[in-house]
Amino acid sequence: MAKIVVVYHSGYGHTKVVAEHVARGAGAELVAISPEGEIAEAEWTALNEADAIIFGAPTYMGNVSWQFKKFADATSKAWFTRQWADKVFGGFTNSASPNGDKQVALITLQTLASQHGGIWVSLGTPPSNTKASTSADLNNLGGSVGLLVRSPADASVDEVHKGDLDTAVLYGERVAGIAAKLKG
Ligand SMILES: Cc1cc2nc3c(=O)[nH]c(=O)nc-3n(C[C@H](O)[C@H](O)[C@H](O)COP(=O)(O)O)c2cc1C
Repeated sequence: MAKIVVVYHSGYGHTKVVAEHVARGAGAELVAISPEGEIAEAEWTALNEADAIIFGAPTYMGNVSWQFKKFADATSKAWFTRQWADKVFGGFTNSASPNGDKQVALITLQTLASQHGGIWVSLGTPPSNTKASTSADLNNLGGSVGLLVRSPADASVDEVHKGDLDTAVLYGERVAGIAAKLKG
């Protein structure tokens, strides 16, 4: 079985709920980036040993939170030795607006994976984009590069959209399935 780690930042808990759903689908260990943008030494070891890493961050001001970016910069230590090359990567972001510039944050995550020489996994779930579609439907935000999630500005952490959370579980399963295939 592939070893998978979901490493994420969440300022107010909404992205944490998403991370938990992705991790459930992937059978992954969860690593939370602290409010200071740090993770523990043992968590760096878990990332170094992982077959697949899934990045998660809220979209703040049109990109990943500064805590996630601090973590991303700290991964340069692994970059110098190509320690994460050929690992499988995925990513997700969550924000208040249907668009909200989530795609910019997602591309930041994809670029980070690419800097490391990783193999990026797309979302793989077709969009629900008919007149009848609602936030309870799979991939109702129409992402393709990775997982997009919407938490309206007045939503509690228990109100993250069902369709997005169901999509999160499927995305975790997809990353795990691909990582397992590549591991052989
Ligand atoms: C500093 C800050 C900047 C934000 N910028 C955006 C943004 O650019 N686009 C958007 O749609 N939502 C934005 N939001 C809303 C958050 O993305 C949204 O509340 C999200 O659910 C927060 O996730 P968290 O609870 O894991 O921190 C912003 C929130 C904060 C606190």
